[in-house]
Amino acid sequence: MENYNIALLGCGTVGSGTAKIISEFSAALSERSGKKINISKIVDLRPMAAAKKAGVDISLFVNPKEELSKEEASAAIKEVLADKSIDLVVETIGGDGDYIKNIHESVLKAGKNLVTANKSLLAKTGKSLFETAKENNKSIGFEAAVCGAIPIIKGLTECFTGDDILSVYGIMNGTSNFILSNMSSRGISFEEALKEAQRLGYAEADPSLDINGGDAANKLKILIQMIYGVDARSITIGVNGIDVIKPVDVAFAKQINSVIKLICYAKREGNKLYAAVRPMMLHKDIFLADINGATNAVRLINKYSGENILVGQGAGMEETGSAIVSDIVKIARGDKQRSSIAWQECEIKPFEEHAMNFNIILKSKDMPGVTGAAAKAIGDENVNIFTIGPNFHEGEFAYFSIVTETATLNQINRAVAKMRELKPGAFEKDVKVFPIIK
Ligand SMILES: NC(=O)C1=CN([C@@H]2O[C@H](COP(=O)(O)OP(=O)(O)OC[C@H]3O[C@@H](n4cnc5c(N)ncnc54)[C@H](OP(=O)(O)O)[C@@H]3O)[C@@H](O)[C@H]2O)C=CC1
Ligand SMILES: N[C@@H](CC=O)C(=O)O
Repeated sequence: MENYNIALLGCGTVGSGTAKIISEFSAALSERSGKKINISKIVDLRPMAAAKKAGVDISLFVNPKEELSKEEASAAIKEVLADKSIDLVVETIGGDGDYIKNIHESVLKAGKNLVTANKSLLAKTGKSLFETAKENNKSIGFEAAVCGAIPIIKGLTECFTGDDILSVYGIMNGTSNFILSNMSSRGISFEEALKEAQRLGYAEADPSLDINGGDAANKLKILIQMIYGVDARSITIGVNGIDVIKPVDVAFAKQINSVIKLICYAKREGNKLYAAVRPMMLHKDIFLADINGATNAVRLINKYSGENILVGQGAGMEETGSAIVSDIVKIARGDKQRSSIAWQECEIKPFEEHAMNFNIILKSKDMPGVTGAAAKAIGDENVNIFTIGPNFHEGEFAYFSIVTETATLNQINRAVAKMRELKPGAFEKDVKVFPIIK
């Protein structure tokens, strides 16, 4: 059987999961790909610890000592790129600076296929990297970059090519979903939940990306590029993370039988696309409301086939490793990994112009006329109020929530400005507006 040689750059959480699966599962992988898949070289800053974590022989590491300097690691990577026997390079170092960008380009220019989980770099380089791959007649596998083990990339490029995807939304960051659901189900603090997510290998090296919505936005940009043809480099979307959510918001969500989730959202209307990453309220009857822990879910609404929901683990060592290995098998088999299913390019419009239902959470002085002013301002914007929930009181303040019928964020923002004019000094700065998905 023909050999298919892999090099692994970065053997941390995802890299070691990848190495473990390839070494444990090699017979099945050979049968599935028709080639004997070998890891022939690994580069990591701490070879000894990485070999132990992945359960692979230290001799596979280039310069197999306790610790490598950055210069030694670069020399080791150069050695990999110069090795003509290597067919495919897996990059699981992470980061989106020039260092990693150059590695991606050099891999392709050296005539090797590339598999990566690096969504931040893919979102930043947009179509350009795929153009380099095309020029060099090589493939880029990036299944692991969006929603870990969920086969959304292959789903799109292989299964939904006969359909017109009208909207895509879902839970695409495991860490933030893990934090929100564990705070709610086990009553642990934000900090405790984040620490646990880091220990389990879900969080990014810089966990602020998980919490501030940046990681989720990178994944959404990759999907928008694939489905709607817009180069990820030119996509600007509003991004809000879970760092703003307070217990009172969770309580108001409960009042309308909903939960708060960090949602990546993109909806096409004609050739206009509305997209955002932000915490949204999901009614408990919706399947996605029940997706907890590091599990991710992607919901596609298609013109011809209707609704499809893909669910699975969005992060973790073996979970993400399995997605990397699936790309290796596909590319080793000779299948081209396609970068897109887009058939026309959409124009991204401000999410503020998109009509949805909203839950507005206001904090005000606990005094007469405040709810009336809020209701009047909303009515003046021609927005119908669906319901006003019972208040929560806190000292001299009251929190109250107003659920609207269909409106745009622009209308809601104008109404909030107007209510401040109607009742000067009554409303606190802290206003939250959650889109509702029913
Ligand atoms: N964790 C997850 O669940 C998921 C992660 N991803 C993505 O996968 C990628 C890797 O993430 P993850 O495995 O979690 O990160 P880790 O930090 O666990 O792994 C990165 C590894 O690369 C090593 N490294 C750093 N710099 C170099 C270098 N110059 N040369 C060689 N090795 C180097 C690190 O060594 P050291 O530790 O000594 O710095 C570490 O062992 C990222 O792009 C991430 O966004 C995607 C999906 C899921
Ligand atoms: N940090 C990411 C890892 C996978 O992409 C997450 O938590 O989803």
